[in-house]
Order: sequence, then C-alpha cells, then structure tokens
Amino acid sequence: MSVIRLDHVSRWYGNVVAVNDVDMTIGPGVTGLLGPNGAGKSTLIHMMGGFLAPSAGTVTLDGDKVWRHQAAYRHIGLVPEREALYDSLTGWEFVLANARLHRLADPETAAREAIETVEMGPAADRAVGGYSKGMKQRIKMATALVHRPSVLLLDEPFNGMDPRQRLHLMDLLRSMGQAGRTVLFSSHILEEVEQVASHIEVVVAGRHAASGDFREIRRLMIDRPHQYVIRSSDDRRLASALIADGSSAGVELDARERCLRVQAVDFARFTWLVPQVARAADVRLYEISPSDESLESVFSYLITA
Ligand SMILES: Nc1ncnc2c1ncn2[C@@H]1O[C@H](COP(=O)(O)OP(=O)(O)OP(=O)(O)O)[C@@H](O)[C@H]1O
Repeated sequence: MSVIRLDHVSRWYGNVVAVNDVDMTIGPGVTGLLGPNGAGKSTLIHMMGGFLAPSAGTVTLDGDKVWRHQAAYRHIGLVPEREALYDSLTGWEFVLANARLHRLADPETAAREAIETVEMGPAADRAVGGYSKGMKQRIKMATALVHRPSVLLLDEPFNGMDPRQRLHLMDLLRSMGQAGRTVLFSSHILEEVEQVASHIEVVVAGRHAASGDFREIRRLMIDRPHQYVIRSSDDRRLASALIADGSSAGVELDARERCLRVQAVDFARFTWLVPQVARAADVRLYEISPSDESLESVFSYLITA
C-alpha cells in the first residue's frame, strides 16, 4: 500500500507562502486536489513527487521521507503541468529515454507498454514538437508510467484535452485507482474532479481547506450562505421587510449602486420567499442575482468554514 503523508508542510518562495502548514494523507484510489489558480496545487504535487523540498514539515511515502530519497522516486510517477518537452525527439524516443533513466531491465518493452496504455502507439514515431496539447499530455503520462509506479501524481492533466481524450484519461485514472494505485490529480474544476475522484482535498491560498468525498464538498458549497444583489422599486422598504421576515442573515443597503446586498441562509427558501415578501410590502422586484457564485468565493467560504 502506498500512502503519502504531509505533516505540517509549508513551502515559501522568498516572501510568497505558497503552501502553509498543510497536513494531508493520500492513500490508494483516486484523489482530486481541488483549488483555484495559485492555491498551491503544483507546489504540493512537486513536494509529493520529491521534485521540491518543503521549507518546513515532512512529506513521506510509506513512512520514508520523499525528498532526496532515490528509492522513493522509483515508486512515484509525476506528470507535470508544463509543456516543455524535447520537441525533436519522437514520442517513442522520449518515453524510452525515461525508461533508460530508470535503469529498467527491459526499457523497450516498458516503453511500448506505457505508450499503449495511453493509446499513443500510432503517433509514437512522430516528433513531440508536432503533437497537440492533449497528445503531449498523454506522452508525458507514458513517461510517468514507464517504471510502473505505485503512486501517480498529475498536475492539471485535463487541460487542453478534447472530450474524447478527457474520457479516456478519466477511465485510465479510475482503473489505476481500482487496481490499488495511489493516484492524485489537481484541477480547479469541481465537476472534473467529482467525475473521477473518490476523495477530494481542497486547497485555498496555500491552506488545506476541506477534505472528503464529493458529496461532502458539494454540501459545504451549497449549504454556505449565499450573497444576492436585489434591485427593486423601493430598496429601503424591501430591506425592512426582509429583516422583519428573518430569512436573511444580513441586509445591506448599497446607496451608491442602488441595490440591496442580502446574505441568505437557506437559499431555496430565500428565493421562494423574496417575491412574497416584496408583494406583501408592495415593492416591485427588478432583479435578484447571486453575487458570489465564482469559484473563488466558494473556496474562500470553505476556508473560513
Ligand atoms: N518558483 C516560484 N517563485 C515564486 N513564487 C512562486 C513560484 N512557484 C509558485 N509561486 C507562487 O506560489 C503560489 C502557489 O503557486 P502554485 O503554482 O503552486 O499554485 P497552483 O494552485 O498550482 O496554481 P495554478 O493552477 O495556477 O498552477 C502562487 O502565488 C505562485 O505565484
């Protein structure tokens, strides 16, 4: 069994704290590392893969520190996000070179199998420079799989893939997870993560914000207080009526924007109730729109929750 443990892990670049005191355990199966851009996902993945040293704390694989530990590298495959590849090499040469770097007993067979796994056989003799983004992604995946690692780490693997490639990769990750490998991939899209991952770790601004299966994470997101902007024929009167009704956690009159900013607790009940409250107060509604639906606001709720 391959378990990666992060124990009070931080990483800073000069003054920038990219990862802040994270405790996390990643076991067999597929885990999605979810977070907005700049949350620290790549930094975490590079530390888990032994590509980057933590500034504080420890990253271990089955109890052994990963950083500068040759033996651990043999069990880990990492598919980085960056595109930089050796453009003049063919896919086959690139994967084979990696197989040789790992000093595998039969590098040719290992390279062929890895290329077949990602269905790149037909394009293996073409130069990498001419590959599409999705094809580059798959050939990087083949190099990460060539030594049959028990841990596979992928940084934003679905970026640039077309729907067919995406489904293929999802199937591949699922079957690796079912076979008992420890698979972790990062993404900033919840829908993408919940289609493949049985477990989700959420990071925001370098901190570990939440952990659970996708139902739990979705519930956290849906149950959070929702912010609405409301415009009406009489914002002041509507504000008093909403406060009196008690279905809102906060009502703020924004005189400059000529609107109300309302914090709803139970959003299903709230959207059902507002028109009734408005009618009873003889106020006409012009607009009700959610103002905090961006992923960042959902995440920032999670981190303070
Ligand atoms: N080499 C570096 N030097 C300085 N700052 C860095 C470096 N690498 C990352 N950072 C900063 O650390 C923070 C976390 O970056 P990281 O790339 O780990 O996040 P991410 O969640 O992977 O984001 P993205 O999805 O945009 O790649 C960001 O503020 C980023 O600007």
